[in-house]
Amino acid sequence: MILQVDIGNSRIKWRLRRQGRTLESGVGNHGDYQWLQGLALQQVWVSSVVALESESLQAALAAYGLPRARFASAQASAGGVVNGYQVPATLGVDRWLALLGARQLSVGPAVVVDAGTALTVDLLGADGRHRGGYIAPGLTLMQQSLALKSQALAVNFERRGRVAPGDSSATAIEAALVAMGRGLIETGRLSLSEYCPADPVLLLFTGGDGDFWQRVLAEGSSEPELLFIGLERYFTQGQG
Ligand SMILES: Nc1ncnc2c1ncn2[C@@H]1O[C@H](COP(=O)(O)OP(=O)(O)O)[C@@H](O)[C@H]1O
Ligand SMILES: CC(C)(COP(=O)(O)O)[C@@H](O)C(=O)NCCC(=O)O
Ligand SMILES: [K+]
Repeated sequence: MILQVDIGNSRIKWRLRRQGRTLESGVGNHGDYQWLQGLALQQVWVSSVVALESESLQAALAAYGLPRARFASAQASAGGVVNGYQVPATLGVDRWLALLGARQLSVGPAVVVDAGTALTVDLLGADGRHRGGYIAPGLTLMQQSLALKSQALAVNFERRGRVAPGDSSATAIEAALVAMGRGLIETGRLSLSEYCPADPVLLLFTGGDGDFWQRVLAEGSSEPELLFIGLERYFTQGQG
């Protein structure tokens, strides 16, 4: 059995795989590894963007007598994808794996939206070249930043995805955040289409708010497992 783990800045996602099938999956908090207890594992494959949490996972695996984790990292090129960063290793591994996953799903141009703690938008050309990307605060982080400096703005909103001008603090904030996120994703699509004007661009959404942004854009596809598809590719192509 292979354990695949995605350590993000907010949460830890995992799934257990055997012969290309998912047997179990879960979501947990940083520092909580009780769910490891009793698992029978051959390998542990990890994407982590939180160095301290990588160490905690490694320690928990050792404590439960489980195999050591192997950590993916961003490569200059692999799986038909060429990393567009000046220093490829500095691209977040989660973004790299999502790009590998996207290439598995489609060979056309794609905009990969990973809506987690941060909202990242990465451009992938039909030739497999990563044409760079964008990093913005995610939905929750944007909301928190307003609440941090103004008590009047510490209001929850419903996340209905509306952009019509608000008639209350909650709807005004939601409309603005939706407009900003939508604008960023559309800017990404526009930049990418300059490389391939004739091809339709596929929007792929993943991360905790992936469904939300897919509904806002009302096109493309929500792929909650995109990072794991890339992680599996990473460790089965002999580059791990
Ligand atoms: N049950 C949940 N707990 C926490 N965040 C959630 C939950 N459901 C949706 N979200 C949204 O998902 C975002 C985190 O997405 P996630 O992909 O888990 O982040 P990361 O990969 O950075 O850990 C949060 O900012 C929040 O808006
Ligand atoms: C941009 C990120 C913080 C996103 O993390 P997440 O929201 O998924 O927790 C992560 O991909 C990261 O730490 N990247 C390294 C810097 C970069 O990609 O340029
Ligand atoms: K992200």
